[in-house]
Amino acid sequence: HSVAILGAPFSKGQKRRGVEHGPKAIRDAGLVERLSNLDYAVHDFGDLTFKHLEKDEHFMHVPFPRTVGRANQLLSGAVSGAVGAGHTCIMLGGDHSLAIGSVEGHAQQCPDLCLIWVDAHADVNTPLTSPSGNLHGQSVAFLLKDLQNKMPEVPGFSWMKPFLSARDLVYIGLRDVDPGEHIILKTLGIQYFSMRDIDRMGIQRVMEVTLDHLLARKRRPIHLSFDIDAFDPSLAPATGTPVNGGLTYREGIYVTEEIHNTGLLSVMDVVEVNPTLGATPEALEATTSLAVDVIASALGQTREG
Ligand SMILES: N[C@](CCCC[B-](O)(O)O)(CCN1CCC(O)CC1)C(=O)O
Ligand SMILES: [Mn+2]
Ligand SMILES: [Mn+2]
Ligand SMILES: [Mn+2]
Repeated sequence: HSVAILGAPFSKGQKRRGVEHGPKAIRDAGLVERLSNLDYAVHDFGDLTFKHLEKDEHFMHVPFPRTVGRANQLLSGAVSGAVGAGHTCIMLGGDHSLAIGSVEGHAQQCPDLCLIWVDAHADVNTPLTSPSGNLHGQSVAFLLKDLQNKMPEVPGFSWMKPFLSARDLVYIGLRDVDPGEHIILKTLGIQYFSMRDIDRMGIQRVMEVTLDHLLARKRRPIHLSFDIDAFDPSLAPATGTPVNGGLTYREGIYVTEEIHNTGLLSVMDVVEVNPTLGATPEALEATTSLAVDVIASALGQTREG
């Protein structure tokens, strides 16, 4: 088994500086050692180099569309290459706009992939519904075929077209969904498990229904896009859009254990770790070691030895 680590030091999908330092902070928390101890051949491809484009005017109220689009075009090629070479790929963000390129590149190799989005947020705003304009809150809208007629042509994204069906996506951890996103979730009939659903059903039942929904008809590669802000801010404080009432440590680990046990994990994104937002060194360390723990758990580290 081999794992490719891809660092994506990128922050232009949102406005807060610092999330571009996420990859280094997660590596510094011992990621490579932890994965090597799991008997993986670890190939650290290092960090991608993203060019900041000079002329990159807003599109509507969306900042840096061409820079974000170009970064994702680059990332798409890198993820496609890593998956094509037979690696399980770990993409370290960087903000969540990077999922556009990560999932697109994965789909180039695995067109039948399914997507599990673990996040406090749905990230499914279109430029027309987004309250902030920030592309890290719009990633899923760029992926969904079912939203094609609702998406304007955003400069910088002409290299790709939507490919994902709404039925091939499940959300876990939602607790801060914008009005326009709620309408999209309901209209498209997207399967989601909010924190309320987790309170009612328990994480074991949520994972049972999630994996049945995605895999019962046909087993296929899983893309896990994990936003660290899915966790309760008491566990992952160093992140840009914290929301109270998040996943416990045990819930997050259970999610990744169950995904590992399918044997189908192909690409995992871990995004939105912003080292500059940790109020203390301990807060930063808590956030980065949590990121390493969920990656290790997704790759087979068990609590039972
Ligand atoms: N939905 C938000 C947050 C996106 C977060 C992206 B991430 O990758 O971290 O999941 C806006 C959320 N909300 C808008 C109203 C405010 O009062 C609170 C934040 C948006 O800006 O689209
Ligand atoms: Mn997100
Ligand atoms: Mn989020
Ligand atoms: Mn964020």
